[in-house]
Amino acid sequence: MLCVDDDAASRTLLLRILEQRFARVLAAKDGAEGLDLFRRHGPAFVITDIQMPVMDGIAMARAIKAEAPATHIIITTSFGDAELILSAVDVGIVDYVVKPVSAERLDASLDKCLRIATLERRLRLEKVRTESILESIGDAFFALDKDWRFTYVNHRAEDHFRMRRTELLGRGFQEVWKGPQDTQQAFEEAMRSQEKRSVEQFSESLGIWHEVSIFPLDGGISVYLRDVTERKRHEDEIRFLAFYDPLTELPNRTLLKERLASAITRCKRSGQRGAVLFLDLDRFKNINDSLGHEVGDLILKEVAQRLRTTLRDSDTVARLGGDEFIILLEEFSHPENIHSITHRLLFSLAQEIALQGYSLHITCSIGISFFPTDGETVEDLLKASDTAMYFSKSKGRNTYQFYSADMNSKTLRYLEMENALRKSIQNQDFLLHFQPQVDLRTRAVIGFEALVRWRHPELGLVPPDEFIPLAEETGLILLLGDWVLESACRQARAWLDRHTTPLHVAVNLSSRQFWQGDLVDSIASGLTRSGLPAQHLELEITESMVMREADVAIGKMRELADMGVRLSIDDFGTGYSSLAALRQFPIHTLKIDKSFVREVTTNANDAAIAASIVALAHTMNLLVVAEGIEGEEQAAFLLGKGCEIGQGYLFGKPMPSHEAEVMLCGPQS
Ligand SMILES: Nc1nc2c(ncn2[C@@H]2O[C@@H]3COP(=O)(O)O[C@H]4[C@@H](O)[C@H](n5cnc6c(=O)[nH]c(N)nc65)O[C@@H]4COP(=O)(O)O[C@H]3[C@H]2O)c(=O)[nH]1
Repeated sequence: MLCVDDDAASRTLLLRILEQRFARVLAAKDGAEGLDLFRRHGPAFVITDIQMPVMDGIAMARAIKAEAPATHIIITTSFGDAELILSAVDVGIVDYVVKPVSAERLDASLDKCLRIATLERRLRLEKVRTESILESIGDAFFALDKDWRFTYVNHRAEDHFRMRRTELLGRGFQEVWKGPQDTQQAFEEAMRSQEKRSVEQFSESLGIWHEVSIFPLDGGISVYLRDVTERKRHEDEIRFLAFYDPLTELPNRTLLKERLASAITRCKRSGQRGAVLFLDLDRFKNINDSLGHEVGDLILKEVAQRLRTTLRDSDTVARLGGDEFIILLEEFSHPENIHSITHRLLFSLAQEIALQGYSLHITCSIGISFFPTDGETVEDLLKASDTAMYFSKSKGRNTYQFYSADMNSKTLRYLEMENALRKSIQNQDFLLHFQPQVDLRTRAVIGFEALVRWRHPELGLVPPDEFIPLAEETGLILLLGDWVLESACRQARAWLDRHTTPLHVAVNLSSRQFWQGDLVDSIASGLTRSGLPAQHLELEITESMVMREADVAIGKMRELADMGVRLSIDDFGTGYSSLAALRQFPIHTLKIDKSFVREVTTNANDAAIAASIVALAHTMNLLVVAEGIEGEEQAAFLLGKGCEIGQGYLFGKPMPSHEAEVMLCGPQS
């Protein structure tokens, strides 16, 4: 504490009071001496008279405040020195005490002074703390006064503006701000309304997302710029996972549904049409199972890429999951263009995929529905194109089908049949009918063709044309085929045991049985289990079945022929024939298809075809069976052309085994 007074008595009085409260009290007799003591000792409190020689109290106070603004100064003055008091207040004194100074009044003033000092110290501490926080935070922070001038800038803000604090303080905000328009607007609103605002902005130049929080501050504003790039990236990732398939990066089901819904609305408004293509890869499961999921995934990615590049950017290609993709085509004015688009897709996918040393060929089946004609809701349209895709598969794959309303009932029937067929295979609800094959010259029965029938719980006996394709499609044919083969062999064995006729039994093989099952093994075990010698079994295969990969087929056929099994080509003439391949087939018999036999006596073409098949067979040392003979003229004609064996209603319809056995006992046999 420094006490300055030119009057010795007053000084002594003051010192006495002050020394009771302060540990150390310095005394000076005028302003100059006081200032000198102040400079040397730097006391926190000063009490001074105003009117003094050499330097008055106000001049001294001004000098002290200029050097140490935090110093607390009290003046003592005579009553009525109002002007002096006012100028002292301007200098920044804390209080004044009227002379003669009483102990109570001085105590009260000192209390006030100490309270203010404590408060100021606290404020200073608070300020330091706040500043250290503002400096240590990772966010840029700055404050602007009501005239848009910088009043505070932390070091992050320096980085942000790429300017030093000293350059920024006092400078106008508009001179340095280069942010986007809507952030600028938020600043103006906060300044005007003195209410909090916050916006998110992306800074192109820094590649950073900022959350900008603006608070009102003393007529101006304070601003935090928080770097939220990481959070944004995370949000983007979450959004990506919610709307995109991570493997192919195509839109997923959720996003597809959103886009389809808005496409439907747009098309309704514009009166144009859109299309939903449901695309399913053919036999993808086989690839996945045999080559592994890793290769499967690579294929899916490649497929996604091909679909994308085949279509326009504005078209949506989505992955529903598994090997199912959806393509959404919008507002095309010529719906017939869909043909060329679909062909392009099929072509693009059919190109070889070379992966990890494998050369793969992928095909797909596509179902197409149009909106709004085939449905006006997302669900209806997806269902319609799914149904059409299903039909496309049943048409033999690598093709496309347009949805039609009657497909729904067909699909339902198909699904019901599949379930029933599955159950029937477990329960063995099948039986064999046998159709005799006769020597055309003697009419003696020389064998039977075994034809399967399904004993359907509700529909009764179902003919094979109605369920063999389904059994093929679902793979159930492998189980069914084994059952047919073994049952036919057992029946033939039983007839051989009871009759002397040297007969054979002919069994139809389906394409899937031929190519997929362990054909040779299952035939061998069927023969062993039934005890039928191989030469009594004839296997009927079709040309189209074996022409696909003739070389491999010939290998399989040779193995069968080597076992002693007879092979015949069924439906000969109806498919694509390669005489060169036919020559190499180790076959025994050609069967003239019933479509040529039907009008063989009335249609010159059919007659010529039948005659040339017989001639061809003979040059190749093959037997010929004509099937579908219903009348004597047909039989006579074919016999006349040299055909040895006949099959058809004329000689007997397919019949249960006990009826067939009766024929073996008949006069001709
Ligand atoms: N209009 C007429 N038709 C006659 C005449 N004679 C025989 N048919 C019919 O012609 C079909 C001959 O069998 P497919 O050509 O091998 O044709 C068979 C065969 O491809 C297939 N199939 C039958 N059983 C089996 C089997 O066990 N396995 C396999 N994979 N396919 C079978 O189903 C097809 C149809 O068999 P089904 O309905 O039994 O029909 C039989 C038979 O009933 C005739 O004089 N006139």
